[in-house]
Amino acid sequence: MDFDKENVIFKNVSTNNHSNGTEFSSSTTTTAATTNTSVGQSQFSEAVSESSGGVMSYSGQILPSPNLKVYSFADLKTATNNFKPDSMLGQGGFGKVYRGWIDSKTLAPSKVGSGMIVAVKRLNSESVQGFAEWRSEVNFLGMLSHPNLVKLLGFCREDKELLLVYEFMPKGCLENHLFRRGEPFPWDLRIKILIGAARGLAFLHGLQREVIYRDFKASNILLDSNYDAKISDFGLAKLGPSQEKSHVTTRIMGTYGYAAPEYMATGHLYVKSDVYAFGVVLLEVMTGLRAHNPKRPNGQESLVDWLRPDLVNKHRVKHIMDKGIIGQYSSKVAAEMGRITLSCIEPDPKHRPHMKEVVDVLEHIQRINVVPDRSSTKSHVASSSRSSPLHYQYAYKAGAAGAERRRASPRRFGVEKELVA
Ligand SMILES: Nc1ncnc2c1ncn2[C@@H]1O[C@H](COP(=O)(O)OP(=O)(O)OP(=O)(O)O)[C@@H](O)[C@H]1O
Repeated sequence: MDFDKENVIFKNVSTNNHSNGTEFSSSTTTTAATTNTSVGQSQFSEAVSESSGGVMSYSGQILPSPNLKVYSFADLKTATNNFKPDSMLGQGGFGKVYRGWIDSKTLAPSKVGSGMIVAVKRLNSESVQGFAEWRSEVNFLGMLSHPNLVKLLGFCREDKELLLVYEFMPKGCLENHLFRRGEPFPWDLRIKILIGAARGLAFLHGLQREVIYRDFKASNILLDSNYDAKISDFGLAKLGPSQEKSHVTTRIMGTYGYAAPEYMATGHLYVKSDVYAFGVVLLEVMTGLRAHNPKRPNGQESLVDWLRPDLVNKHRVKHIMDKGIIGQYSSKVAAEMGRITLSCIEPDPKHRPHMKEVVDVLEHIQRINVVPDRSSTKSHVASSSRSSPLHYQYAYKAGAAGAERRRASPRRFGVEKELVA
């Protein structure tokens, strides 16, 4: 894929499923000026939009052409006040994210404090994976538009510098709210966020040529000022299998605790692998505990392995719920959450639901949550640890959800060896 400073050249996505990230074959190239890019309908968009079926589901769409601003490195230095450390919003596996400022009409960089705030991700350009992630992000987020996907506004590639400019999500990511110190994150916001994120995934899976997101986790669910969820980070996304195949085979990459067992074992990737990861996030949201925590005692490191047996029994589900939010959800809600979570983390991908069904179930759960008296929350919290089963005694006596709020984010992994189907 060739880019230069003034012009961006998009090449088309191939259907080769045997290399990492979004793949490209050389055919049509289209140039775009430094203002907004203007590219023709690529094979990528054709692949995901062939015939119109599913394209508009949940009010999303495949854009006829990417509408991304091309920035110079100097532009983004200006916008971020020279990447000042105190403007850093966060850091991921492949780079740092800074607060920046641009003109809201022209999207041109502006001085700090004027115009609108954006998030500028500066990728670690030394790593091959950094480039692959950047390219994948530009190609997927440049073409897809949905209320539950974060909006990519522009990008920069100059010498070794690779940057992405996104709409700013003022409430940060779900991970920070779920595992932060202090007040536990309220249940009604948790369920609202889950519904939004589920709609985003359902949109990707409902496209004519499915998109497998591959890295679904709490830190990739960003929140706007209204706590509406938007999925970010398409660095590992893949086009789903072509019609005659059930899966794509790829390198095993992702984040510990979220990756589906079939993917970890074989490298076979299905849309249902995303459903598994969604189930893991459901479990994190229910319990306030991280998907993977090597500091938990033996047998408890993996949240799914540890708590799956409790999801099977509706009477035990309530004991695994985050003790900080007792009184904010009904026991029926806890039982229903247990059921949908269990089905999402089914070992066999065929037995997992489609994301559209998950959306329906979560919307139902949101509707049926009637809680009589929230003022009783505190006394429940105080008494709950005494009534918990033995293996939770460690967790909740020590205030497990609270303790996990002080721990570091899950680690990403990537096995460089490519697996063969
Ligand atoms: N558009 C945005 N608006 C506001 N904050 C953002 C935005 N994008 C990212 N951030 C912040 O920057 C942090 C790092 O984001 P990034 O996508 O680089 O990594 P990550 O998802 O946390 O980790 P990983 O690289 O392992 O996927 C996020 O957790 C979030 O707090």
